[in-house]
Parts: sequence; structure tokens; C-alpha cells
Amino acid sequence: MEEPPDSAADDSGAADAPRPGGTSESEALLFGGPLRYDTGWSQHEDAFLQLGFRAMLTRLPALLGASFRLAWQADRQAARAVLGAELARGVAQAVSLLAVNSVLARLMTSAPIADRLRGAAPALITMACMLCAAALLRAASTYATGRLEPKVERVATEQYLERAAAVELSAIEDDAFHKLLDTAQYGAASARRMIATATRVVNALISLIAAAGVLTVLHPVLLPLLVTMTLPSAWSALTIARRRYRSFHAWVQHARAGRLISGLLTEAAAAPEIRVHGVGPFLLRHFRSMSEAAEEEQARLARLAARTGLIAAVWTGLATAATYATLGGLLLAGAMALSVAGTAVIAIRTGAASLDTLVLEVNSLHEDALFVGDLDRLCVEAARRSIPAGGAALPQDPREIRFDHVTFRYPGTAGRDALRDVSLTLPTGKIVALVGENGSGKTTLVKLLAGLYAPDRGRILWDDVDAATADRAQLAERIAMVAQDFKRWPFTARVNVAIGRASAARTDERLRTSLTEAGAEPVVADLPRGLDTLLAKAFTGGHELSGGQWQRLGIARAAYRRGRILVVDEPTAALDARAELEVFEKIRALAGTGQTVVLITHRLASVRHADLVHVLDEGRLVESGTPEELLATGGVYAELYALQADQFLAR
Ligand SMILES: Nc1ncnc2c1ncn2[C@@H]1O[C@H](COP(=O)(O)OP(=O)(O)OP(=O)(O)O)[C@@H](O)[C@H]1O
Repeated sequence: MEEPPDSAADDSGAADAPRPGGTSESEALLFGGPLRYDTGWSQHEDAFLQLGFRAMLTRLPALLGASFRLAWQADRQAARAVLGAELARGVAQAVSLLAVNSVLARLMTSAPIADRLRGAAPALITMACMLCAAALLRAASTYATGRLEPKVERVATEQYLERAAAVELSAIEDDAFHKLLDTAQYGAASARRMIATATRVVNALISLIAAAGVLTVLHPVLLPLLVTMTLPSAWSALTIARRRYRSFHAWVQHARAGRLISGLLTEAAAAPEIRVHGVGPFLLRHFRSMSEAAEEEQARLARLAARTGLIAAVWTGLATAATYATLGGLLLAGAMALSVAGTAVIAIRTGAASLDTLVLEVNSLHEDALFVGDLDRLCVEAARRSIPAGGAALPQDPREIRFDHVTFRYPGTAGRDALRDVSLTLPTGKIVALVGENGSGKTTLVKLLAGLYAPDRGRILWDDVDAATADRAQLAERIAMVAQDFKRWPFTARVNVAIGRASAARTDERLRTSLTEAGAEPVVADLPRGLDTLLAKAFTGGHELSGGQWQRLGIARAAYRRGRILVVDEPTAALDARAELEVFEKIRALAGTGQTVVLITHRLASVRHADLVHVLDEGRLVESGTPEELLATGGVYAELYALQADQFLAR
């Protein structure tokens, strides 16, 4: 639906970014209201957009420097080759222009033609040599640029992915950060383009300096005329590029929503519901509506680009006429020799072409730099929001983990806290169950325990060490987690288990033990290629598992991790009764080996074996105790327990 602009000079108006003004009612329905176009980053954008032509030229050295730095980072040898070849090519072009001047001067004398030709021969030979050298240098530069470009893109993409993977979970869930991720993803492709553009800028700059130098020597009035001829295209290119960039930013979330809908239509997970519930036409309708809004914006940009281009063309025409009229005037007044006028025409044409190229390429460079700027901003923002490195060491064998008056609300959510003033202990080496109705805060509590979020108020203490000051890598090291929606990696069964500790060397023994601990051996035994079966149906040879089978692999993954604290969130939701019993047996056995188990489940019969139960209700801790104590007290736990038991007794 949308791609980044690829050239500032592209005046076709096929700009990619639609305008949110066209958001249709149906989209509003789909998204529960008009899409919110966050302006969190717009101050930066505006700063870029306010740049005029002069400011753009002033920024040129910095832009060229940035391109060169990128190239240097990616491949020093190729960067050196490109720069050297382009500089030498510019010099060759300048020398050949001077040679042209010399040829014309020799030819336009009153000497006999043979003498004139003989006189012009050295300059002609120089010119031919320079043209050959320029062609060779161009080939060298093309080869080196071709080698350099993909490397630059890879380095920039790696930078993007590395930073994105290192930020806190709260950043990944933040829509403003997502918008930045969206725009910054084009930074890598832009960085790639900047290399070729920068080489063209360097080249055009050198030939322009040569042409301008020659013109200034010929007649001082010629240089301003050359500049006047080129100003209109500069203005037009800059105006169009700025419009495109502004539009791109305004529409980036709309475009993401459009991609999301089209992705849903082809995604395997949504396929059954699309077919049974007939969701296809509904999604298609919204896709069309959103695309039409985007098309309107593209048409608007095309209309404006056409108008701007036309104004620039008229202006250029007038300036060109004025230039040639001036040349004619100078000739008529006898202020200029015919040979000089001939060289001037060639120099004006070369100079105008170079200036034109320069303006367009600087503009492209500037536009690409805006996207690379987005990537830079992402890096800065990601560094600000990255998971901190280092910190206090956690106790080797803590006696307990204590939540001390912990209050937490998800960032950006209005309404109630997910956890409110919760104080509880998780004794190590025991099975602790968290119980409560949907939305009571159980999953939130374990996410805080794992360091995925920090409390807004209160502390989480590992003995006496506050987790907020602790080394996060060490904290993560201690935790193994089977989340409710654990990732079903589209890799082999082997990798799906071993990814629990991706940094460890994979050993078959460790794999087998983990599979046994999770009761997942029969799952693997049933797979056509055992552990080497690809668990991604969309690929050749791929195989799909049932929900319960996946769940056992998920538990095997957590077992493989060997974290001191095992968090299992609804581990048996997809398991049949026999498998459920078996899994709880295994979990109990893990606690027997000294591992702490934090168990979240709605199956209260399974909670009976827990050493301690904490009951949450609307984010508050309402009861704590052993299952027997809680049953005896007759509180929330006893009530929920009785409700479930009644279902078996009721006829
Ligand atoms: N990522 C999130 N962003 C914003 N709010 C969230 C997020 N995850 C959960 N919540 C909200 O926090 C509250 C507690 O949710 P939580 O997932 O901790 O409940 P739970 O007890 O685990 O529920 P369940 O039994 O349904 O799994 C709910 O009101 C929920 O809407």
C-alpha cells in the first residue's frame, strides 16, 4: 500500500503517503474511531521541513560526511575507491572542458586551416585522453558503488533491528515508538541510496566548479545567468520533496493499518474464521476504503507536483531566453569574441546540466537524509528506552522475593491500575499459585517479577536487593517462562525447545531431558522427522501441531532454559484431562529439585498441591495462604473452588 519515496526529482506525484484527512467512516468503525496520528515526533520533522534551499546547501557537507561515514563503516576499501574515482573523474571532466576552450580558440583564428588544426591537435588529444580516463573512472566507481550499497543497507538494517530488539517491552507497546519504527525502517534503504546520490553530488559539484570557473574567466555576467537558469528546478524539486515527506509522515500509521488488513486476509491463523464467518468481504471492503483514501492523497500530490513543475518550466524558459539574449547582445556590442561565445555556450550547457544534476541530487540526498535522520532518531530513542546494562548483583540463593506495596499501571492506559498496592512474598523452592478472575492482574504480576515492567510505586525485593537496581541480564537469567501466548517459532521442533536458552550449546541430552520433564516426548515421536520437523505449515515439509502439543513443547522450552524460577501461565489450558494431570505432576517434580514455580491457573483442583496461594481481585491482593487455609476461611478462593466443584456434582 505504501513505500518510501525513491527520488525527490520524481515529479510524477506517485507519492506514497496518503493523507489521514481521507480516513473513511468504515475505517473509523474498524478501528473504533478515527486513527490517532500521534505527533510525538513531529517537532523533529518540522525542524527538517523548515529547511530552505540555502540551509539545504549549508547542510551539504554534513550530508556528504554522513554518507561517507556510512560507507566507511560498511566497507573502507570500496568507500575509498568510490571517493577516489569520483574526484578523479571530476578533475578529468574539468580538464576536458578547458581543452575544449583551447581547441575552439585555436580553430577560430585567421591562420591557415592546416595550422589551426595542428595547433588544436594537442588539446584534442588531451580531451580524448580525459574522456577515456573519465569512462574508466566511471566504471571503477560503478563497480565500487555496487559493492558498497548493499553493505551500507545491511549495516543500517542491522543497526535498526539490533536497537529495536534491545528496548524495553513498554517501548514496543508504545504507539509513538511504533510510528518511529515504521518510518525508520526506510532509513536503511535511504542510506543505501545516499551512497550513489552522494557520488553523483561530488561529481556534479566538481564539473560545476570547472564550468563556473571557465565562465567567470570568459565574462563575469555569465555566472549569475547560469544560476538564474537553474533556480526554478531547484525550487520545484525541493517543494515536491518536502510535500512528499510531510505526507509520508502524516500517513504512516494509516499505511500500517492497511498493510495489517491485507496481511490478515492471507494469514493462516485468520484463515478459518475468514472462511467460516465470511470475514473476507468485510476486510476487503475496509482495505478498499483505506486504499481509496490513500489514492486521493496520491492524486493530490500529483496535482500539486504537476503545477509546481509547470511553474518551474516557464521560469526556466524565460531565464534561458535571457541568457542567450545576453550572449547575443555581448556579441553584437563586440564585447565578446565568437570563439569565446562558442566556449561560453558549451560551458553554460555543461554548467547548467551539472547545476541541474547537483540540485536534484542534493535534494535527493536531503530527502534520503530525512529518512536516515528517522533512523538516527530511532537509535537515540531506542538507546534512551533500552534495557539498562549492569546493576546490583542478585543474591545467589535468595530466600524469598517480596512485592512491597507494588502499584502498576500499563503505560498509556487510562483507567484503573493493573496492580494496586500489592504486598506478597514468593518463597523460593516452593510452588506458589496465583489465582483470580480474568483481568485480576496475575499475568501483570509475573511480568513485573520477570522485569518486563517496573512498578510505578513500591519495590520488588530479592531478599534485600531491589529488582529496580538489579542487573537485568542476571534477573532474566533466573527466569524461565511459559507465557499464555508463548511464541510458536516457525522453526524446527529442536529449535523450538532449544531457543529457551539460545546462547547455550545445544546438546541432545539436555533436549531429551527437557522433553521428558515436559511430557513432550510423544509429541516429538509423532512428528515425521522427529526433532528436525519444521513447525511452519506454510513452508514445504512444514508440519502443524495441535494447541496441546504446542503447549507441551512450550513447557519443554522453559525446562530447557533451566531458570531458577519457572513461571507458568495457564500451562494446561489446551491440555486434555490426562495430560493436565501429568503436566502438574512434572511441575511438582521441578519444585522438588529446588526450582521455584509460580503457577497461574484457573483450574483450582491443580492448585491444591501449591505451597502457597495468592488470590488477586481487580489488581489487589485479597487472600494469601495454603489451599487448606483458604478453603477454611471461606473467602474468594473458597467461593471459586466451590463453583468449580459444583459443576462436577451438578447433574
Ligand atoms: N499490555 C497491556 N497493556 C495495557 N493493559 C493491559 C495489558 N495487559 C493487561 N492489561 C490490563 O491489565 C489488567 C490485568 O491484566 P492481566 O493480564 O494481568 O490479568 P490476568 O489476571 O492475568 O487475566 P486472565 O486470567 O484473563 O489471564 C486488565 O485490566 C488488562 O486489560
